Amino acid sequence: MEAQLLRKYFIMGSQDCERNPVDILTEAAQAGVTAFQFREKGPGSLIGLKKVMLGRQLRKICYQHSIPFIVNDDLELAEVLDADGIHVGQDDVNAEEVRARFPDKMIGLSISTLAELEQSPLSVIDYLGAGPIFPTGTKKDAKTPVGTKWISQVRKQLPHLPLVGIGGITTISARDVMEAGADGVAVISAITKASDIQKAVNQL
Ligand SMILES: Cc1ncc(COP(=O)(O)OP(=O)(O)O)c(N)n1
Ligand SMILES: Cc1nc(C(=O)O)sc1CCOP(=O)(O)O
Ligand SMILES: [Mg+2]
Repeated sequence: MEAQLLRKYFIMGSQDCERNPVDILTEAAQAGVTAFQFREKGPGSLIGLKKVMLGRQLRKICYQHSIPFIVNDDLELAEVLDADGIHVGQDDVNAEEVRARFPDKMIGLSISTLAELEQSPLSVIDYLGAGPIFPTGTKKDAKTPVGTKWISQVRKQLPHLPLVGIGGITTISARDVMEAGADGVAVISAITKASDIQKAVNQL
């Protein structure tokens, strides 16, 4: 995959939104986010048919704007929505199983420690999500923040694997994450909570 696609990676589910998620993604897409992850998860999130129906609407927006549509965790949903990719963490389905099921989809994997990095099947994945870089209020079970140093460490070990930082990244701190060697920043609240989404995406 092209690392440039990770540059402004927007993640969202309805639980993150104080207004219609369709409007939020439309504004973010128009403003220039480069990838989108549908992460319908945590308190207040939709399940079943409602989750699928929202996913269909969001998938369509990504299609219309030529933005890769990535599904978090849920392989069935990725199939149903014809997603471009899937993001899995250390406690999710093993990336090798994901690759066996989806030979052509983009696969992202979360890593927070050197041990995780060493044990990960890097040959089957397309990019790494490294974090949480900073404290985040969005994911209640987030690990201890690892700082931008983690980005520099991973980049040193893997100069060519596409790498995105995640966790507590703001329009101000995004620069530090990029300067540490990331190809992009993955954000939820920096966009969903922005009063002006176009401005926030431009600043990122
Ligand atoms: C780009 C990106 N990086 C990391 C994560 C976190 O994945 P995970 O650790 O599986 O946690 P959940 O998001 O599933 O709660 C991500 N989703 N995206
Ligand atoms: C979904 C997610 N994963 C994380 C990780 O560290 O793996 S942090 C996180 C939440 C990111 O939201 P915000 O940009 O609002 O901090
Ligand atoms: Mg996960």
